[in-house]
Amino acid sequence: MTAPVPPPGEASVTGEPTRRVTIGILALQGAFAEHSSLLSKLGADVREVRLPHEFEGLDGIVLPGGESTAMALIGERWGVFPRLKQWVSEGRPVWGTCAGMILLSDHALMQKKGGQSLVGGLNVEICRNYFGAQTSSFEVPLDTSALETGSVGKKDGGSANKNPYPAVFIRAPAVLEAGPGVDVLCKVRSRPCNKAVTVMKAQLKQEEADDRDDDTRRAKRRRLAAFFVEPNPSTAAVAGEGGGGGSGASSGEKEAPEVIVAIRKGNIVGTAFHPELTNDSRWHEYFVRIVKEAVSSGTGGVRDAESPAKTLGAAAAAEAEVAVA
Ligand SMILES: NC(=O)CC[C@H](N)C(=O)O
Repeated sequence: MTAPVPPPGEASVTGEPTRRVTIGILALQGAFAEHSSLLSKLGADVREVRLPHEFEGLDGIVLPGGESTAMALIGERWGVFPRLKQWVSEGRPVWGTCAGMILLSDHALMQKKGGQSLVGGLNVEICRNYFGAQTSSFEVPLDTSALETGSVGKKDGGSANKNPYPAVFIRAPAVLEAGPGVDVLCKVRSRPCNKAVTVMKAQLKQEEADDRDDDTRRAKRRRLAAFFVEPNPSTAAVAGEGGGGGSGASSGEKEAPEVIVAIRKGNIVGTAFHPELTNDSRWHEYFVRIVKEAVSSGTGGVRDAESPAKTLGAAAAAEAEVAVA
């Protein structure tokens, strides 16, 4: 007896999709060409996407690094943002790198004056340019064992950093708080840049002025205060304007706070760094795997029943919209 042949795009008997997956790269601005070439090498059909109708037939989408404010302006003007929001709300695979991760966050600090549109979908609070300006760009070895184990802290076999990933950070954001259901994949130790400190301190002040003194608020204040560790003058900064380093940081950097730089929620992945600027294709392989699994299972992914206001606190939601220079 022969096994039934599943319809195109559905699971074969081995669980693999019966066709190549098609991945779109949002090509409004930024480093989209580099993503294309890596994904093509991995056997995906790759298409540049600039307009809403170009989402037709895609299995996954990459939002590249670049300038999130420019992408937001063009994306709104060309009608691609509403389509992206729909895509995300359907739980379909999407990966944002650097500016792309900013666009996928529900709340972003350090927005340009006047604010900027976000696609949203990840119930996280992010800080744009956390590590500083372009001149504070850096590369750091990242422990990527969570790509196998699911999230930081769930290590099996202690394979941490045996084969660290060379992560390139350019005017990168950091995740300050990850809401329920968000898996943390990678962290680095680094203090926020001076501008980020100013913005975060202002936020803490507002938090402290808030009469409501419940557990959520107290936790938020503690979390914010932990970012303002005074640098140890005897140690040199190694990563970003505020200094820091990867999970392999030397002893003197221990006092810098840990920030989250890679996350996943269902089929949504966010990385603060630029995997398209290295020859190491582990992150692209990871995303292709997610896309293939979504195609095979025909699932859209995890839906978040919690509203952003519930997960991060209504005050946080309001404050995140305060525009800064
Ligand atoms: N390399 C990048 O993608 C930088 C992102 C940029 N800081 C922004 O806010 O959009």
